[in-house]
Amino acid sequence: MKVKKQVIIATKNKGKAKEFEELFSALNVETLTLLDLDNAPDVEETGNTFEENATIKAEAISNMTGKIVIADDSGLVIDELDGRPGIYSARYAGEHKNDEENIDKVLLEMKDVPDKKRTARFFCALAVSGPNMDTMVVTGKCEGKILTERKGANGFGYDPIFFAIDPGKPMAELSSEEKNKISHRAAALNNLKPIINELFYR
Ligand SMILES: O=P(O)(O)OP(=O)(O)OP(=O)(O)OC[C@H]1O[C@@H](n2cnc3c(O)ncnc32)[C@H](O)[C@@H]1O
Ligand SMILES: [Mg+2]
Repeated sequence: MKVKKQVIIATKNKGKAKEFEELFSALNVETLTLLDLDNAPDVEETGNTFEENATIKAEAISNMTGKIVIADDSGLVIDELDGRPGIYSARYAGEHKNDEENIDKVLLEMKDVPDKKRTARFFCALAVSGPNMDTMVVTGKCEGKILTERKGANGFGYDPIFFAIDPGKPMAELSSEEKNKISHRAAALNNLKPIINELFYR
């Protein structure tokens, strides 16, 4: 019997977990996340960049499990807000991490900003860490604009207020298949593909 390859994703975010499951199933790899483990720690994100935070999360969980682990640190970068919410995307409206409150805060801050100044991008850093390797980081992004109100019911996080330039639609109106073609997460994972197979034979 062929054993399916498995990888641990160091996330507690259900939206990310679902996307990784979909993205990796196309590569015939099964994903486990911290939501599947009983007492996974909350790793503090003390870095100053997405890359640093992804590294911190991947190394913490890899050290704990002794396995190869991938961590995702991502967020929304808005030009008019000097890059905010950026690495603070999850806790923009407070440490309790509420997507709806985060969106409300962004909409309020962007209230009087004209269309051509509403440019933004989703950014994703993926770090891979394992027992016999140096941690490796790849990144991906997805360009867009901040909508003036919520649109669509798909996706998670800030998707309802993000208009994706490619394919020219609100992110939350894309099916998961469509989002997985153009997202920052898919772009980053694509940069990991050259080494994915190699990872399983370390
Ligand atoms: O750290 P983990 O456990 O992975 O989960 P998290 O939700 O705290 O994840 P981050 O620290 O990376 O913060 C990411 C933030 O950016 C948002 N975000 C990331 N990717 C997104 C996407 O594809 N669509 C919408 N929002 C996204 C997400 O909702 C969070 O608020
Ligand atoms: Mg986090």
